[in-house]
Amino acid sequence: MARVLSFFRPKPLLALVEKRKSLFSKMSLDSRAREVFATAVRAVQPDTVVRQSIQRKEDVITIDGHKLRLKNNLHLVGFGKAVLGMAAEVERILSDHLVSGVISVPQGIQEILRQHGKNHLLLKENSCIEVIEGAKHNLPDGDAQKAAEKIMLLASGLTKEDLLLVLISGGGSALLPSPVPPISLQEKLDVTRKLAGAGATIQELNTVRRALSLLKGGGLAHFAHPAQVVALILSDVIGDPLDLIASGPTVQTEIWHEEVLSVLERYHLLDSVPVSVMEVLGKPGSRWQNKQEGTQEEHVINAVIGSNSIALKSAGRRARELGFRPVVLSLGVSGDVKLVSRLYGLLARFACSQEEPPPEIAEELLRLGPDVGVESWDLCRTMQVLDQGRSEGWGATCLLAGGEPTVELKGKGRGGRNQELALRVAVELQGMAQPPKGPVFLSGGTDGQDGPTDAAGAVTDSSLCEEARKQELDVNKFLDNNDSFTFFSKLSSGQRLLVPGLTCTNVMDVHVLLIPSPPINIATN
Ligand SMILES: Nc1ncnc2c1ncn2[C@@H]1O[C@H](COP(=O)(O)OP(=O)(O)OP(=O)(O)O)[C@@H](O)[C@H]1O
Ligand SMILES: O=C(O)[C@H](O)CO
Repeated sequence: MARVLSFFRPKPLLALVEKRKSLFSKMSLDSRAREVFATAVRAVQPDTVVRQSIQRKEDVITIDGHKLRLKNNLHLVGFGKAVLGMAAEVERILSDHLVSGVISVPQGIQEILRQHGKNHLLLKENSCIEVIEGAKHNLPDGDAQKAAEKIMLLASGLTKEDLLLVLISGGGSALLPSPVPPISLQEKLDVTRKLAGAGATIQELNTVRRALSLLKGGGLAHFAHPAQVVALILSDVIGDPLDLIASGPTVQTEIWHEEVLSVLERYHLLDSVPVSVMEVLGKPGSRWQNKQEGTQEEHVINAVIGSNSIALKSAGRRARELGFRPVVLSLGVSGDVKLVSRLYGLLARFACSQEEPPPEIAEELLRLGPDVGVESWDLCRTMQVLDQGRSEGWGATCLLAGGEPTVELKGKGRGGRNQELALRVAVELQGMAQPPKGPVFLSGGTDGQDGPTDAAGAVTDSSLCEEARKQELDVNKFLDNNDSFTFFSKLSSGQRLLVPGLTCTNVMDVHVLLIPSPPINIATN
C-alpha cells in the first residue's frame, strides 16, 4: 500500500515525510516527551486562547457563537495567574472600544514577565486597564482585597448599554477576596488555609469560599447587572466546572449552607471557625438584598477558552508528528500519587508485554480506576489501543492524561506532586526494557511550577533506579521524605528535571507515557 501511495505522492512531499521520520527517530524518547509537554503548554498560552476566542468584524465581535456589537462601551475586569496576558491580548484586539478596566494579578508578575522578555503579555504603557498586584504565595491579602473592591465598584456602575468582559484563570480565588461582612479577610484566610492544610479538594475549598464571599458564586455577575457580562475562562479544575473555577464569580449559584457546614465538619473545623463565619452561614436566603430582575442566563455568557482538554488535543497532534499514535486516557486523573503511579506502571507493563498481558494487569487496572479518577470505559478504550499497538506491532503509542493527583505530606523534603509522581512511576517501571525500547514517563505542571520548587516536574524511565543506585541515591528514602526535588536535583546533575520556566498559563498537570514500537515478532512457524 505504501508503495502504491508513494507512486501518487509527489516525490518532494514523500522525501519530506521520510526526512521528518528520520529526524525524529534520532530524537530520544526523553526529548520527544518534553516536546509533547511543551506543545501542550503552548496551546493554552493566555494570548493564544484569547485570540482564538474573539472573532472581530468591524464593531461586531463573536465569542462562543454569540455576536455582540461594540460601541465604546467595553469594560474589563479580571483575576488569576494568567489574566495579565489575557488582558494584553484583549487590548490588542479591542482597545478602540475599551473604556475602563481593573485586573488583579499575582505579586511581581509584571517584573517577572519583563525579565523573561515576555513583553507581549504586558499591557501598553498608556493602558486604561488598572493592574493591581497581590496575593503573594497565592494567599489573599490587602492588595488583592483592594483590587476586589475596585472590581466590585466598576461592575456596580455599569448600565444595560455596557459590556463587561471578565477574564478568569487559575489562582483567581485568592486574587478576588471579598468576605461577606462581618467576616474579616484574616478570618476568611484562616478558614481556607485550615481547609487546604487538612487536604480539602479544590472543589470543597471553593464551595466554602463562594459562600463566604460577596463576589464569588455569581456575585460579580449580580453587581454587574444589567450590563452584558462575558466571562473568558482558562480552566484549571478537573472537568471545567464553571461554578468552581476561581469559585465561579460569574455563575449564579444557590448557596446551600448545609453543604458548606458539612465540608467544615468533614475536616473537623466546625468548632474552630470564627463566630462571624457561623453568623453568615446561619443567615437564610440570598446573600443579596434585592433579587435582580431577569435571570442569570439573560445577561451572562461563560466561555471556557482554555483547558487541559485543549492542551492535550494539541499535544496529541504533536505526538503523531513525532511518530506516536496518541491516546488520551482521561482529563481527570486524581487521587493519591502512589495509586496514580501504580496506574501508569501497570499501563506500561500492559502495553510493553511481549506476549498476551496476564489478565491480572487489566483486573488491577479496573479496580484502581475509581480511586484515580479514571472511568472504566476510558481504561478499556485505552487498553484496547495499547493492545493493538502491541499485538499488531504497528507502532509506538503516546498515552496522554491530565489532572491533579494529591500527595499526603509526611516528610519535610522539597518537591511537588509531578516530581513525586514521576519518581514513583520510575519505581513501578523497574525491570522493564530500557529506552529506546522501554517506556518513558513525564509529569509536568502546566503553570511551570510544581510545589514550592522551580521545576514543573520530571521525566523518568525504567533505568532511573539503577542510575540512582550507581550514584548512591536511595530513591525510597527521598520518597519517604517527600523530597523528590532534592533527588532529581542530585541525580545526574538534574538532567531529568522538567524546568520550562514561567509558562504564564495554568490548566493543571499533563502526564505523558511514551510506549516505543514493540519489537516485530518474526513468525517462526
Ligand atoms: N515536598 C512535596 N512533595 C510532594 N508534593 C508536594 C510537596 N510540597 C507540596 N506538595 C504538593 O504540591 C501542591 C501545591 O502545588 P502547587 O504549589 O503547584 O499549587 P497548585 O496546586 O498547582 O495550585 P495552583 O493551581 O494555584 O498552581 C500541594 O497540594 C501539595 O500536595
Ligand atoms: O483560584 C482558584 O480557585 C483555583 O485556581 C481553581 O480555579
